[in-house]
Amino acid sequence: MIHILSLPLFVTSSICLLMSFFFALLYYRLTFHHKEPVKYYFLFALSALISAIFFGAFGVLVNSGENLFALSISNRLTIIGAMFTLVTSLHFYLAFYSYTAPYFLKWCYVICGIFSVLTAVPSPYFLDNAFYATSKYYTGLKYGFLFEVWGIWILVLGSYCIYILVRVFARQRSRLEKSSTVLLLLMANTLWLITGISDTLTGIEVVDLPPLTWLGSFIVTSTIAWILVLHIDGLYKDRRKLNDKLMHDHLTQALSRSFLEVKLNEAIFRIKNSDINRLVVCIFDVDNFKNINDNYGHSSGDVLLKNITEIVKRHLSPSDCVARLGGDEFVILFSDYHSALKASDIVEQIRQTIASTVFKAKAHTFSTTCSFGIVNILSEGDLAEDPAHDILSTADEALYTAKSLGKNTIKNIGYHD
Ligand SMILES: Nc1nc2c(ncn2[C@@H]2O[C@H](COP(=O)(O)OP(=O)(O)OP(=O)(O)O)[C@@H](O)[C@H]2O)c(=O)[nH]1
Repeated sequence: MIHILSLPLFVTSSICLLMSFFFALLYYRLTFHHKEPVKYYFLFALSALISAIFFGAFGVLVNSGENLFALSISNRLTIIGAMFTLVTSLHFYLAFYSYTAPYFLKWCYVICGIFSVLTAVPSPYFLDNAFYATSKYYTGLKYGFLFEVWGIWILVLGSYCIYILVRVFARQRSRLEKSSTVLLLLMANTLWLITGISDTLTGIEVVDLPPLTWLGSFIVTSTIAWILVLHIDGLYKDRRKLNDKLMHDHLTQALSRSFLEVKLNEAIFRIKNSDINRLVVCIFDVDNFKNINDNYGHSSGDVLLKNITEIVKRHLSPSDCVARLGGDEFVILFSDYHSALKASDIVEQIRQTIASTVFKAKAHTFSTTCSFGIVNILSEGDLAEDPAHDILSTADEALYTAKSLGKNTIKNIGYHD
């Protein structure tokens, strides 16, 4: 019959094992597929694996009763696990919070390695096999004087973790950054240290429970996991922001010139690869925009550009889009077959709406008009060698004609008119 107290330990161990697998996979994908090695994912995978062994060993310990062999093995594993959980956590904090790892960090691993060998081999100076009864459980080990040195070593390591976290906490506070996760880590590490000391001093006699450090280790491991999840969220948020910046013109929120090229090339690809061929591209430009800037100020000109974009968007269906080429020049793309059929009517409605709108900016009210050049692509045969560039320059020529015809007008041409 499995001891009820060991169940949370086995559950925690399984969760740690899963987390370790997940982060090892993430590290592998980032390093080998995206050439973007993120060291702390590897550290966390390692730390979670050690924690899984650590918690699993605790579970075995609780169930081992008077089986000296099981007690000895599980207790030795928990000691090794506890030690490496601390040193990998320390390494993680240094890497994640951008502190240069001190030279002695690699020696910490070496010292932990030496203590692990000492832990693995029964000896009267460090850990001997013996029935050493606590109030209820048996540790299966008898501690020698060198074990006290190990206790001091763990104390130093744990204190250094806390020192680094205090520095991170102070740095985040001074920059007015959110510091709740660091605070949680700080508490978990302090708890770990207190429970670790009490376990060491009392031979796990404080309560009739498995060693108390498992609780601290669990909080440390889960908080680190939580920080990494937040970190992944942050990376995606940054990427979305960057995409948004690349896709949209910051003033008008129309599509950017570069994203227009992507959309136009997609539309051209569809024309080449589908039986239903129709694409309408319209370039338009505000008439005498320079006068609006000169008469009402540059910021009024900005407001006008934003309002015109909104008017255009209101007339378009979701499959169409408007992009700003620069200055007061815009492009509308009708790439859906049905909206392309109605493109001329829609552009006429846009022209009329703009011409009849009274725009307001600051204390000024004014009217304006736009000129439009439309080009219709009806078949694959209309596409030149460099179709995107060719379509835009043909639409630009149509716009130029519309301007020369007296402005506030539309020049609609077939591709090879
Ligand atoms: N307010 C504002 N003005 C801009 C911006 N970018 C360019 N401009 C101005 O837009 C004006 C563009 O004028 P043009 O298109 O060359 O000429 P126009 O006065 O519109 O005359 P036509 O095009 O012939 O009707 C210039 O005065 C630029 O300084 C911007 O982001 N905001």
